[in-house]
Parts: sequence; structure tokens; C-alpha cells
Amino acid sequence: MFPILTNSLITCPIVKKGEYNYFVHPITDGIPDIDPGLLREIAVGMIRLLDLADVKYIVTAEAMGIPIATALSLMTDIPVNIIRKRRYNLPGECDVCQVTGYSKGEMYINGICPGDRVVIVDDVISTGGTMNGIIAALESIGADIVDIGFVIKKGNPTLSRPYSYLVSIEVTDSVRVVDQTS
Ligand SMILES: O=P(O)(O)OC[C@H]1O[C@H](OP(=O)(O)OP(=O)(O)O)[C@H](O)[C@@H]1O
Ligand SMILES: Nc1nc2[nH]cnc2c(=O)[nH]1
Repeated sequence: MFPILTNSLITCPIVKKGEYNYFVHPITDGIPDIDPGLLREIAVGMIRLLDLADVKYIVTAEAMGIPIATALSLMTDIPVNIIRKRRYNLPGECDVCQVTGYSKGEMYINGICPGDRVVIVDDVISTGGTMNGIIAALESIGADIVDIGFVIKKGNPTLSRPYSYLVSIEVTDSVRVVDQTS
């Protein structure tokens, strides 16, 4: 179903971040490069996956959600709203607490209003810490979260809302693709 994505995953390197097996891949790291054919395959798959009707923003997290959200935006004409790792101190800025398997930090939402219909996309979900933080922050704003989609699901994370993904992987000393959307 996603031959370029699948092949690039099973051949990608793994590095250790403490005890965490971190896979290094074009879509999640931009390394070694982002092939346009891979990005197109993903964008077409995500558009099939997601409910994008009457959506005001495709919301994504800096940094590696940006290429995916941009590709979707070009194909749908829906603007992108980027959750940034930098604080701007603008009126209404909303803090997101981000905890991953290897890091902890803050992110910041600007420009989303109560009632805005949004779809959230990201490159990968692993512990779910990032997305659960984003969901809580968007709920506190009063945004209407219509759908949530990932290119890659790593392991078996739990989210406070339903979500979908293109491929599911297990990572040990290599990547194994265990499932994909049909
Ligand atoms: O499910 P989780 O365990 O929270 O991991 C998922 C998050 O990890 C990556 O972001 P990262 O913070 O590494 O930033 P980057 O996009 O700048 O590489 C990825 O883009 C997700 O946002
Ligand atoms: N590139 C990359 N990003 C991640 N985000 C959460 N886990 C991972 C991982 O294993 N690799």
C-alpha cells in the first residue's frame, strides 16, 4: 500500500537515546533527505485517511510535522497552523506540555479560536505524550478537533481521542512494519 514508506522504514538506522530505540528516517528527521515521491505517497494516503470537510486549519507540531502538513495544504488549500517550540507572548497564546520518550519541553499554540474546526497531523506517535498535550491544549481553547492522523505509529500508544495512521512499526535494533491502513 505504501511501498516507498515501507521500504524506507525497514532500511533506516536506529540510534540509542538512553534506553530509547530512536529510528532515524526522512519523514521523522529529514535525514538523509525527503524524497518528493515519498512525500507524495504519504500526502495521498493522509488525504484518504482524514476527514477534512470544512476544516479551518491543518494543525501540526514543529518541526517534523511541517513537511507533511505543508504537502496536505498544497493539495487541499487548507491553511497550516504550526504549534511552535518558541514562546511569542502574543495575546491568547496557549502552552502545551510536551513529554516524549527522550525529551521534555513546552510548545505554544497561537491563532486558534474557540469553535475552530481543526485536523491534527504529525509525523509519528510513540508514547503519545506530545499529542495528548496538544489535545488537552486545543480542548482548553475550545477548538473542535475533527480528526487526528499520523504517518507512523511506533508501538502501542494510548491517546485521549481516536486517531489513525498509515503504518504501524515496532523498533528494536531494526524497524519492523507490523500493520498499515488499507
Ligand atoms: O508520541 P511522542 O513520544 O510524544 O513522540 C512524538 C513526537 O516526537 C517527535 O517530535 P520531537 O519532539 O522529537 O521534535 P521534532 O519534530 O523537532 O524532531 C514527533 O515529531 C512527534 O511530535
Ligand atoms: N525520528 C524519531 N522521532 C521520534 N519521535 C518519537 N519517537 C521517535 C523515534 O524513534 N524516531
